[in-house]
Amino acid sequence: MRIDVITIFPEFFDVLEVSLLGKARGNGLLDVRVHNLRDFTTDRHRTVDDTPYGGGAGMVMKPEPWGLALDAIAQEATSEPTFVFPSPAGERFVQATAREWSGLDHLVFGCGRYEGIDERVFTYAASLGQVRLASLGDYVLNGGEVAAMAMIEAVGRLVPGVVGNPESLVEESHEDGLLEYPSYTKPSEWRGLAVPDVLLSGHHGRVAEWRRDQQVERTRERRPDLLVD
Ligand SMILES: O=C(OCc1ccccc1)c1cn[nH]c1
Repeated sequence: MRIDVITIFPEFFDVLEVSLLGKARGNGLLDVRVHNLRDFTTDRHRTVDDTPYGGGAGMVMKPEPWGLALDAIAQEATSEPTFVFPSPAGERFVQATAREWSGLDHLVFGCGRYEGIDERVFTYAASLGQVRLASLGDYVLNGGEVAAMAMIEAVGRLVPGVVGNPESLVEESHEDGLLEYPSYTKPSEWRGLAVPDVLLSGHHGRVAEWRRDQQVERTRERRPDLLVD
């Protein structure tokens, strides 16, 4: 999978070199390229924002630099990209979204700042590929970089070969619509706290039943919204 990121803070994504995704980049599973939006400006001050038409506080990201950046990426794309713009006004990004996107050939993350990006950029991007405005949750960040990083990790780890043991991707929170069961490891007694006996019983059937019960109980307790059909 190829992933492009357009941002005014390219150094923010240096961390992708060291994380799990760094190895995937090394062995060619993920091809991540970060672009500085300011490299696509034409003025001396490398301006990326301006005042909003219609008035109001804050600044809006100018369309021109975005158009040049999207064109540069689309030109060297070998398959139709999916353009993802993290936004508080986007559709909810959930595990199913990550799974869907992990099968794509080319993702382009456009990181907005300020009050957002000129709306015409999304319209123009739709002439180059699929466009998704995606929200991590109902809160506002200063820019799309943190959200893009989270989405890149959630998607990248599902790309076949990126995570060593694919088994570990199956029993995860939200994969089966329920929260994950509690986990324990040695020692069996720690600071007066014991591991549930069933997990020490070696009785796999009972362990599976206990884990499922824990998933349902925790989901009902913490995320009843996940239980409605
Ligand atoms: O704040 C977010 O995106 C950054 C952003 C993008 C455009 C303008 C302002 C801020 C966000 C919140 N949930 N998911 C994403």
